[in-house]
Amino acid sequence: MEDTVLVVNCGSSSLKLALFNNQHRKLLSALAERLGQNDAFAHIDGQEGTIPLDAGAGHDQALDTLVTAFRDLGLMTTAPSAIGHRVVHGGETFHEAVLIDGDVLKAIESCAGLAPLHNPVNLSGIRATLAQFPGVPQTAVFDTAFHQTLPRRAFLYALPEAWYRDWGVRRYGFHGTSHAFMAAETARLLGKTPATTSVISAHLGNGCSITAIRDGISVDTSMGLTPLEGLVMGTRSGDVDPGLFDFLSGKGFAADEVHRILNQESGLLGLSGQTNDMRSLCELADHGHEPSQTAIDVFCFRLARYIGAMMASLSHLDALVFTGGIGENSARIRAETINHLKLMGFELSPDLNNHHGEFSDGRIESPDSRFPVLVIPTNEELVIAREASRLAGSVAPA
Ligand SMILES: Nc1ncnc2c1ncn2[C@@H]1O[C@H](COP(=O)(O)OP(=O)(O)O)[C@@H](O)[C@H]1O
Ligand SMILES: CC(=O)OP(=O)(O)O
Ligand SMILES: [Mg+2]
Repeated sequence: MEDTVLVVNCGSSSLKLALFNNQHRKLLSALAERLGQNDAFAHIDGQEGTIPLDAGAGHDQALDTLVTAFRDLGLMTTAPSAIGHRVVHGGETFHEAVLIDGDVLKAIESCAGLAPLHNPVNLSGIRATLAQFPGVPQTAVFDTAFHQTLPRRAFLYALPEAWYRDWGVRRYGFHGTSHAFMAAETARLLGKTPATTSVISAHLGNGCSITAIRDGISVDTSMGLTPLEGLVMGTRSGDVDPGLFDFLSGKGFAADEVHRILNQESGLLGLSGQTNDMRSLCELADHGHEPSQTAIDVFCFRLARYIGAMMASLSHLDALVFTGGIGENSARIRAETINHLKLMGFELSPDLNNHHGEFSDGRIESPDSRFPVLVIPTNEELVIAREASRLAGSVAPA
C-alpha cells in the first residue's frame, strides 16, 4: 500500500480535501460547501451527484462524512501517512510549517482573535482529523508564514507603538502558501533561481491579495492584521477610510454589524448588489447590468493601484504574475487591470492573454512590454502536501 497525504483546507464556509500519493500526484479531491447553512452539501470530484449534509453541518461533520464516503467507495483503503492543514493566521509565532502538538494547538487558538472567520474553522478541521486518524502526524501550514520576512516599514501601522508591542497589531499578510508557490514557479518558468527572482504576485480568488517578492522573499503585501485589508474581494471591502467607523456608529451601527458587512456583504457583492462571483459578474456586465461593470471597474482599478504600490519595494522586476480563480481564468480582468498601467510600461498581447492556456510558458505580455506578465495556476494543496510529508518524515515511527 503506498503512502498518502491528506490535505485539509477549511475555509469560512467550505472544506476542501485532497489526497496525494507519495509522488505528490493528486489521487482524489472533494469539496463541502455552504457549511453552517441549511443547504450544506458535499461533492467528490469524478463522482456523480452530491452528498447531502445535515442542515447546519459544520466542518467536523463534513469531514467525517467525506472520509466515510472515501472509505465506502474504496477510494481510501488505509489511513494517510501524513495530514497537512491550511491554517490562516500564525501571528508572529510561526515562521514556517510545524508538526501539530498540544502547544501548537494552543498557539493557533491564541491567534483566533486576529482571524475569527478562519482560525476557529481551521482548528475544527484539525480536531476532526485528530479524532479520525489518531497517531497520524499532522502539520499546520500557515498563510502568514511566508510574510514573516516583511520589513518593519512594511508591517507596522502608523498607530501607537504599544498596540504592536502589547497586542501584536501589525500587518501579517495572507495567501503566503500561494505567493511562495508563485515565486518558485515564476523562477522555474523564466529559467532562474527563486533567490534571484523578483515578482509581483496577484492572487485573485474569493479572497484577493498581492505581494511583492524581492529575490524570493516577501517584502510587501496588501492584506494586513486580518484578511480584510487591501484589494476588493468577493464579499470583502478591502481598504476603507477608518473614519467610516465613526460615521457608521453615528448612524447606529454596532461594531460587530460593521465587521460582518465589511467581510460578508461588501466587495463585488456589495457594489453589484447581485453576486460575489466574478464569472457571473462578467456575464451580467455583458448584458448591460451597470452596477456589475462598476464592480469590475473598481476591482481592476484598485488592483492596478496596488501593482504600482508594490513597485516601491523592488529594485527590479522579473514578472507580474496572475493566479487564483479570477487571475487564472479572466482575460478581461487582466486586460482591464493592465490597461491602467501603460505609464509603467506594462502591455499585454491580446492574443496571448485570450489564449494563454494553450501555451506552456504562461507568458501573456506583448513584445513591447517593459516587464513579463504571466498566468500561473496556483497549487496551495500541493505545497501543503509536500510540507506535511517532509515533516512527517522527521517523526520517528512509534
Ligand atoms: N472564467 C472566469 N471568469 C471570471 N472569473 C472566474 C472564471 N472562472 C473562475 N472565476 C472566479 O474565480 C473566483 C473563485 O476563485 P477560487 O480561487 O476558485 O476561489 P477560492 O478563493 O474560494 O479558492 C470566483 O469569483 C469565480 O467566479
Ligand atoms: C486569507 C484568505 O483570504 O483566504 P481565502 O481566500 O481562502 O478566503
Ligand atoms: Mg483560494
